[in-house]
Amino acid sequence: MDNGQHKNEAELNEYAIVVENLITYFDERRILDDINVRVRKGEVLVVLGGSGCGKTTLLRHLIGLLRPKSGHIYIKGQDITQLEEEALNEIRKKMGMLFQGAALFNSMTLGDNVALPLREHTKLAEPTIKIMTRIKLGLVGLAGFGDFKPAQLSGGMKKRAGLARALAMDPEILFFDEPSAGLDPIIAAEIDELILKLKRAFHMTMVIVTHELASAFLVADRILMLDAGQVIATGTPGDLKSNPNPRVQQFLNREPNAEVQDDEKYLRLITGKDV
Ligand SMILES: Nc1ncnc2c1ncn2[C@@H]1O[C@H](COP(=O)(O)OP(=O)(O)OP(=O)(O)O)[C@@H](O)[C@H]1O
Repeated sequence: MDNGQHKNEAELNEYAIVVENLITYFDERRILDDINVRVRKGEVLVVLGGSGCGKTTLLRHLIGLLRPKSGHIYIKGQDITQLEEEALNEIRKKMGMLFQGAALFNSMTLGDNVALPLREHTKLAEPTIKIMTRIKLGLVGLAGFGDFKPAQLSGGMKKRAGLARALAMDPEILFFDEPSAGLDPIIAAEIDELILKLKRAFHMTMVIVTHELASAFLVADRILMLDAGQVIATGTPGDLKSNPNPRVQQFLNREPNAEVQDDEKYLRLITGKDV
């Protein structure tokens, strides 16, 4: 390691992301509890886990939106937990992010939404930006929709437009927060196909947060499973299926928590009253 801020050359070449001993609190609650994970260049890592286990919080740390209480996050060898905002912004230019709600600007056309990062972060001439925008929209199957406003699109199309914008700067790492949330199964499968297409075509490093099992098993090279802020399993989809941890198997088999199966007990739990 070089002055505590960089990983050594060999690790830098192999891994796009290295997370070491990441601990985070919200108020008194420990939300991420000693997370360690390495994402190889070109690898698709899916972060899987139930509601509230800390998936989105982990993602927000990886893109530098949150700072941990302790631990390190090396992106391309640089510890982003130690960086000032300006240096962080430089690194973020190499990252694309597809947020849950696609986060498009409703007042702008799709073309302008996709062009936005190029206009903000590059000095490219407008005709070049127009061409690049068209290429990105074509890549996600939205060729010809550049003049549409987000309100004129279906949920799946909005997600794809958000993806086109995430791809605008040709990122080396792409982050997805629940890419299929709120979509019907057929449209969700189209998004999975798109992810696979990007993986094949560009060999891009991707981190995908989801609780959709089918999607996770389809797109992942490796899966990281979180439970109550801790990593309870990592491995290939095959490794996960044969993992003996009962919590892993409970999640994979979609078994409810035993205590919630008792309706009366559950009502007492949420109302605080006897029923
Ligand atoms: N800004 C915040 N302030 C306080 N607590 C928070 C904040 N953001 C998240 N939490 C809490 O941290 C825990 C982890 O939340 P997180 O959103 O990371 O979970 P998740 O696994 O992504 O869940 P979901 O699948 O429901 O989106 C939850 O208990 C949540 O209530």
